[in-house]
Amino acid sequence: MSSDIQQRINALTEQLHHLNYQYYQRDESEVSDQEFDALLAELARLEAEYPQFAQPNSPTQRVGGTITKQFPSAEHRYPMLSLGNTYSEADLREFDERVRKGLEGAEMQYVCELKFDGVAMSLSYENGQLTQGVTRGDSTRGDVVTSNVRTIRNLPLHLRPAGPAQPTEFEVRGEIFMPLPVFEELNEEREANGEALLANPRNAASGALKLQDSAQVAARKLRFYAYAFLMPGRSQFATHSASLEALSTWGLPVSDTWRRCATIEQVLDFVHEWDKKRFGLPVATDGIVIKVDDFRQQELLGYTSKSPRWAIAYKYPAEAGRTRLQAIQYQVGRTGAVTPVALLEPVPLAGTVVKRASLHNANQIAALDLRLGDMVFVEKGGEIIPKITGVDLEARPTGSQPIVYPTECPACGTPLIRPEGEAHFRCPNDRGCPPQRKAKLEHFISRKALDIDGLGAETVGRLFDLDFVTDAASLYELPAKAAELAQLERMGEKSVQRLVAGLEASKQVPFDRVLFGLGIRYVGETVADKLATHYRTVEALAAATAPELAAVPEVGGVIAESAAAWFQEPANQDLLERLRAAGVQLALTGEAPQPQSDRLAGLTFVLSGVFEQHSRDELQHLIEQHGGKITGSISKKLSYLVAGDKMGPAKREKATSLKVPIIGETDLMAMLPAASESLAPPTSEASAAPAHPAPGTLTQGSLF
Ligand SMILES: NC(=O)c1ccc[n+]([C@@H]2O[C@H](COP(=O)([O-])OP(=O)(O)OC[C@H]3O[C@@H](n4cnc5c(N)ncnc54)[C@H](O)[C@@H]3O)[C@@H](O)[C@H]2O)c1
Ligand SMILES: [Zn+2]
Repeated sequence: MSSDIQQRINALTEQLHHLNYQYYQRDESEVSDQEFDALLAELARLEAEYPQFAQPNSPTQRVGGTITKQFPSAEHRYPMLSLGNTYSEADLREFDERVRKGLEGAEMQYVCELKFDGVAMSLSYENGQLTQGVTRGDSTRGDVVTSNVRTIRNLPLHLRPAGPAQPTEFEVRGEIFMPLPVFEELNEEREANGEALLANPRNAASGALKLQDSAQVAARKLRFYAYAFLMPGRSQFATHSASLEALSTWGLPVSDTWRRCATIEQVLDFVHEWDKKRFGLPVATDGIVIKVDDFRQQELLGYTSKSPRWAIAYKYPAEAGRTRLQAIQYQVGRTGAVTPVALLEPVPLAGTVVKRASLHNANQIAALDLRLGDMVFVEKGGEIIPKITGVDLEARPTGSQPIVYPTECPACGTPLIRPEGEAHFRCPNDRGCPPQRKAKLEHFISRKALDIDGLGAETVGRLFDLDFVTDAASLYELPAKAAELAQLERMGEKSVQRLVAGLEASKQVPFDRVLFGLGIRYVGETVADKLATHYRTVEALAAATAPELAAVPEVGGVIAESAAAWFQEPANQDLLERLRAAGVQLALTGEAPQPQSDRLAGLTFVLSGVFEQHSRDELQHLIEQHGGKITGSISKKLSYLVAGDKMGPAKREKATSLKVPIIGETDLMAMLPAASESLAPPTSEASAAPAHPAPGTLTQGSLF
């Protein structure tokens, strides 16, 4: 008996450590939050009953996150704890009783706030200036991500000197999140690029904050809501609510959804009120946070090792429904990935009517043992796309057969393949498969690519179906068919004129957007921009080998392989020729930056680790400005490995064994002509950069 319990405790401990690691380090949720919390609650119960088996580092005793190796870390002045949580109203009443007992019946108030589902952030302000942003980390130390935080548009870098006096130094805590429309757009883009979708906005925000290049972080359009104020010594405010009001006056974004509540009944009213209303907010929420308002009363109640005793989170359970699976549709995307989509009898769920659910891939269909006509359970929680969580076996129609995943492309009949390590089946017929070709055209004309005025996704699809266009280059033959086009229903002369003008104008669209529009797998907007800036012409780009491409910042090995393979294809070379003949931009115009010297001519460099005085982009730029070359991998021919902080040991070993000299940032700078040390690379916008970066601030990329 007792050894069974010990085993269960050990198994739970191990599983929870693993889930924590996936969640905090890799931004992946293998189970729903509700399942996670149930496991954690079970472990806490067992440990309370059998303390002799509890492990000292148990997930019940510690805040889940850790610091990463990618950023400098800093100690929190006040530990950043977690929140006790519950899914039940009965627990909220118990919390209220505990609080009132702890305060010996003294008069008290609560503040109810929405629980925003993002990443907790501690911000330091000194003399009204933002000086530092640190993640929660392991609750005592977190990652310093100040330059990433500075990209958050609704976060003031300087406070307004209005309202109550500001202490010289104070800390603001709040949640960094990705607004829902941004999240949806990002996922659409990922889908179009054939990349894995992000499960929820929390993971997306957390992942964005861990990026090394602030310019990329800025593109993720993160936002911030403040929910706590801390200052050294006794707070200048008597209550939490007074501090929230002050933060607002100083210009910090505080969501105006919070409310003071005098009784637990009022708290429950708030909980019920927001149960559905929260789906109308542009930010993901997963519950309500209830806090004792008075700071002295908070102090009296104190803390456990993991969370304050004066606050609790009520989490809304994921909304679940039961409905019938009517059919499965297999969609073929731009890159040939086949995605099964469940078509459901419409069912109301979490504020919307759900008719479709994602099924991810063949594995999931098999794991669920889905059959057509099954009654299935659908859930819509933190995940935006509803998912099927199980089958009601009791209600299974007799004689139903397991779903057989197609072995051939539903659109073109080509046998599907499943590349090793990938979850999706793909149709390899990328040039013949109609939905793939159509999606490529849609991508080419889309807003971020050629943005052709007078031509939308629907029209281009129709023109494709009617054989007016076959690929991107054929669009430019449309003016010659103007008369025929004008005969089409819903077209007319005016629309044709506009389309012709739009095509003409698209010939001025710069090369980087054309490159993005080509729809090379993994070459998204940012990568296209980096490649175009680096190589300037399509010839130079097409001539680059995969390892050379991989050395361009932001371009990893997978992207490089994919791009190099694309340019090798004769059919793609032909497409480029036809685009060129049509007059589309296949090179950047304007002056290329002139080299400053040839001091490093003939030398090759690998940059690795984090550098102190310059970002990696800046160092790369300097090397190239002086005639040197950057490559991606360490070989015998490499001239220098430039090592920064936290370079992996494998790189060091390899360089040593191949006798490649390892130098530091200062050695590299010493190799350059003296004046260049003050050279400002074009990427760092001197005007937007903080005048006095705080110590520990990363100097990376551009800030805007
Ligand atoms: N699915 C998984 O595999 C998995 C794994 C680990 C953790 N989790 C989830 O994460 C939770 C644990 O994470 P946690 O410790 O960050 O706790 P939490 O996210 O449940 O609550 C604490 C956090 O709430 C946030 N918050 C949002 N609005 C707030 C407000 N108005 N006031 C105060 N805080 C506010 C803060 O970021 C704070 O750090 C678990 O309960 C579980 O649901 C899931
Ligand atoms: Zn196909």
